[in-house]
Amino acid sequence: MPTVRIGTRGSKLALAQTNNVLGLLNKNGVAAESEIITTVGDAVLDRGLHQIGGQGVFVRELDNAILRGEIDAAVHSMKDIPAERPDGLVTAAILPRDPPWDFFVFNRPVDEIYSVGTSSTRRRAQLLRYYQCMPQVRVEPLRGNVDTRLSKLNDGLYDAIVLAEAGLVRLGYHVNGVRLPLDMFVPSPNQGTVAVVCRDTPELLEAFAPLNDFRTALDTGIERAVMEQVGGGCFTPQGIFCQNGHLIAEVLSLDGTRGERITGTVGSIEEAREIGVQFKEIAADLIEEARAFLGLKV
Ligand SMILES: NCc1[nH]cc(CCC(=O)O)c1CC(=O)O
Repeated sequence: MPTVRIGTRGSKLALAQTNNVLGLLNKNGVAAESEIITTVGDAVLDRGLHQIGGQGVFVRELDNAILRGEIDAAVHSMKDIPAERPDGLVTAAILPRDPPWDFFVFNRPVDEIYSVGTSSTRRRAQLLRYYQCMPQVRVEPLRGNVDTRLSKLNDGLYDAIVLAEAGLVRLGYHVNGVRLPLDMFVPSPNQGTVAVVCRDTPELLEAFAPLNDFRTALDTGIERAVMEQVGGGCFTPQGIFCQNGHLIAEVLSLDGTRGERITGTVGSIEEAREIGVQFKEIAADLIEEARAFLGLKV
């Protein structure tokens, strides 16, 4: 097979993820190289993600480059991959999950934390709901890649920030902070997981197949199936997390004062869909409220 061309965003995190995949392919004797593609999500940092097309902005341009044949495959943080996928592309491998936790990074004593930076509506609502032990805390918008966010913290623009531990681990960063408990800070669907997408050809599928981790693929597939039924989207404060079949799904109001959750053991994608349908009923008002407030169409 000719050298596999793998597209990647140019952020350090994207490059670390892609280099890891290149290394794994190399170990299996598959020749592969990477090519950097800049996406709208990387270029526009002064607006919330929900204003520039949602999390999907990071993925769409790489999808198009694959479909145009400029590259064969792309490596993504799986949580950035939107529910709607174009025809002709497949998920060729889901890597073993890295730490799924949100990480609370801070530079000062806990009782001196007044501002916490995050642009995620989920993390904001969870902080407001579960950090009532810190009533002085204001949640302030903060976008950008992991380095941008850490340097704004270090510059004193925030007293603390929240980011995915997986990003820190993949970059080899050791920062002062704590893991936020999974049952309160229920992660985004697929957080902590890297996926490879490619054009649907037998050669490419065969090259990537050994990289797939079946347990992670089922857990993340369950999260995605619940997410697709619930609807929501990145404007909704929602967490969906499944570990070895144990599922927690939660939707909060934007201000964290109200919430609904469902927990259970799930053995199949079909079962996940059924739970998603049930939970959609329960969470419908909260989702509608978030949608109306942020002024978005479905
Ligand atoms: N929202 C951007 C994004 N997409 C994936 C990760 C982290 C890595 C992962 O979850 O796989 C991040 C950064 C963050 O949430 O702090």
